[in-house]
Amino acid sequence: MTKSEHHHITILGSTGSIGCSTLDVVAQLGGRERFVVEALTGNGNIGLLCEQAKAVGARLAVTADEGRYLELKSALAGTGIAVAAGPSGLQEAAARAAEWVMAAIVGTAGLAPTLTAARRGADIALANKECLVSAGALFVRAVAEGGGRLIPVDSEHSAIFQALEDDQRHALERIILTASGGPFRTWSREAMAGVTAEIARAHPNWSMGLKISIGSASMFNKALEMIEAKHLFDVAPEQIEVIVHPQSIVHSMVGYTDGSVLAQLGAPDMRTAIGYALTYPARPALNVERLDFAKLARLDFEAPDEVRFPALRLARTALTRGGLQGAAMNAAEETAFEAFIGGRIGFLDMADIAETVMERMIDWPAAGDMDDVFAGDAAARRFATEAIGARAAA
Ligand SMILES: NC(=O)C1=CN([C@@H]2O[C@H](COP(=O)(O)OP(=O)(O)OC[C@H]3O[C@@H](n4cnc5c(N)ncnc54)[C@H](OP(=O)(O)O)[C@@H]3O)[C@@H](O)[C@H]2O)C=CC1
Ligand SMILES: CC(=O)[C@@H](O)[C@H](O)COP(=O)(O)O
Ligand SMILES: [Mn+2]
Repeated sequence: MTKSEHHHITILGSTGSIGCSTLDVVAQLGGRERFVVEALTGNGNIGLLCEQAKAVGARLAVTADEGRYLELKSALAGTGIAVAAGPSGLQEAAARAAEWVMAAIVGTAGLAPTLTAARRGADIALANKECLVSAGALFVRAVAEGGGRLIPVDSEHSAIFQALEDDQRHALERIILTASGGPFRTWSREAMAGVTAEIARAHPNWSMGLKISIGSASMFNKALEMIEAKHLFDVAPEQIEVIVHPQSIVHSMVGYTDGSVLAQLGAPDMRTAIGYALTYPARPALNVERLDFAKLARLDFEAPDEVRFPALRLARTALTRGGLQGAAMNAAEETAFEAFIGGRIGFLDMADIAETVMERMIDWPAAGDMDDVFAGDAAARRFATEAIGARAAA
């Protein structure tokens, strides 16, 4: 991509944490001089969506919330920006002719539009790990059949992608995912039992959306990332390790058969991974913090504790069992997360609910097509809702 060349892009989830960082990177790399923004999508934050769409001259702005269509339409009246809403609006955004699509909607809600973009051959910059946890190999295949590239954005997977050269794949021995350990890294289970969402959302190093922040605290985020790594890098479960690294400076590592370990390091700022995905295989010049190793002084590592953080054990179980266990764990955790932030269950209940649902779905065979994935996801949500109800009634 040369500087004068227009690059057509779409950002699914532009109003979120990743979406805003993506727009910052786009601005740093030339903004409207260099990029044509085909579509931006958001959900409830109509004010920010309009501001973003006007700033970049987006061709289409979409809210996922059908009930907000008229509000969006009147806010953008006279700007020439087309508007749409709801699931069909998201599909319209994904179907537009952008060569590069940032998948940054939170949760399984991102799967259908990301699939549409993948099937028409767009390069997919994947922040939405839920696509891979739910749909796994089917999603990878959809991108490959569409002809686009699947470029990881999640910081750990971007790090691995950067440290894993294609011509060295034969020597790949293990993937070492780093985990901050979240705000409760040193807490006992008894102490975690009573925490509120306000406390759990305070990540020690990263500024992120609510769902992933709570997932970092329960280590469900790392659980999702273990499954994400399996599908992105086509490795066996036993090749995936997790190491707690409280500073979040080493974003992840690749171990090779000669004993070498290659790591990618950087400040905890998603703009580096986003910039890499946007310009891949080039590396852009970005205005982000540089590491000062003398100031850092030390980097720490510790073994993860699967008793205090059972999500890690559940991910290992899902990886070993296969079938629809990834989709079950993901949908159950998403449902339990909503119940936790709504004050209906406690922090530790989230893992119990996910485990209950995984056990109920232990015999569900691997998905043959995307309909099976959506059916499995819906069933897991039903089972999780039942388990939440039973817990609340007890
Ligand atoms: N934040 C981070 O640093 C990282 C995030 N990720 C992953 O990236 C994804 C996005 O995370 P993050 O940016 O933190 O999340 P945010 O909650 O900050 O943003 C989510 C985005 O999705 C939109 N959205 C919410 N619900 C729906 C829905 N039902 N349908 C369509 N759109 C919806 C939101 O719209 P609105 O705000 O208008 O309501 C917003 O644009 C997640 O999958 C996360 O795991 C991965 C690595 C790092
Ligand atoms: C920025 C990013 O990719 C997040 O997934 C972040 O790494 C969360 O950190 P932990 O889940 O390790 O706390
Ligand atoms: Mn991550």
